Amino acid sequence: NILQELTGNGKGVKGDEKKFEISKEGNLYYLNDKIRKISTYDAQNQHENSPIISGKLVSSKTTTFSDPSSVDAHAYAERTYDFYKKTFNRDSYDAKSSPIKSYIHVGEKWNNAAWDGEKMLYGDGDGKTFISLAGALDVIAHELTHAVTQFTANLQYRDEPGALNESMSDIMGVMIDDNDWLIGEDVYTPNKPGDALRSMSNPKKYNQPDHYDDRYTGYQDNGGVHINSGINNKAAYLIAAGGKQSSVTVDGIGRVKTRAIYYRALTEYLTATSQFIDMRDAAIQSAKDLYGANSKEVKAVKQAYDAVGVV
Ligand SMILES: Cc1cccc(C(=O)O)c1OC(=O)C1CC1
Ligand SMILES: [Zn+2]
Repeated sequence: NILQELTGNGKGVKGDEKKFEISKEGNLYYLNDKIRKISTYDAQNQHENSPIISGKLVSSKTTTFSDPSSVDAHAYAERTYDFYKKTFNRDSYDAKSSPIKSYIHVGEKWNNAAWDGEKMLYGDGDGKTFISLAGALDVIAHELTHAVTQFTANLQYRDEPGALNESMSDIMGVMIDDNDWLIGEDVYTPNKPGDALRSMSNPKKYNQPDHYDDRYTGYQDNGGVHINSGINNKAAYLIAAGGKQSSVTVDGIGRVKTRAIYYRALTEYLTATSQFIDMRDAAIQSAKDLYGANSKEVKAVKQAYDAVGVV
């Protein structure tokens, strides 16, 4: 690449040392990765609903950056960009190498993270429910996947399409983190080790359904987008890891094939109003495209959606 690489370093939210791409302008260094077009801003506690969240590009007098939230937001955005490029040959969230902007210190003790349609927002947490939400790779991959979804299937953010939108973000979140089936565990309840915001292997542990017959049909949470995502999350877990549920046994096919199936379903078959049944069909068709009509991968997908009651 014609750009001269410049490496910055700093400690993340969990105190771990990280390295990342920065740029120098004048006598200051900035969290601006000109190779991947990733830049990280400090929202300086502006309210998350303020119409235009402005921010100050994070800078430092040296190549060492001292704000742990900025270090993780920047480094994990690079990790997520690289994952999509290497795994799916996707260049940024819109596949057109659009710039990725992250804002940290959004709101006051905001227990939230979001993709607001054009940028990523991270709260600092209140120190009890969450610590800085930029401190978890699966959170950042979750948020950036909302952007991928917006530029592909564009699943509506309510009811069943919304639960699928949420599930896609959880699936890619655990796939990039690649060593567990938990969501947000690194930044959730610092005083309660070992718990998580959600579990894909056991959604019920955190009050999500794992079967379609137990879906939430009320109006909270945009029609339960963070509740019913547990149903599709369990299906994805079963496809990858295998297992038994509602007297259906699934022979797992592994994480690599599973994420390939879901990425293809998201980018080739799902639409803004896809329901759970359409997710089943899209995953089956994607597995057929990738592995053949009578493959064990197709069988695993059918078994998994049978097991979660989407038939
Ligand atoms: C913490 C939080 C609250 C509300 C919405 C989201 C959201 O992005 O849907 C959210 O972030 C997550 O779910 C990330 C994965 C842990
Ligand atoms: Zn989400």
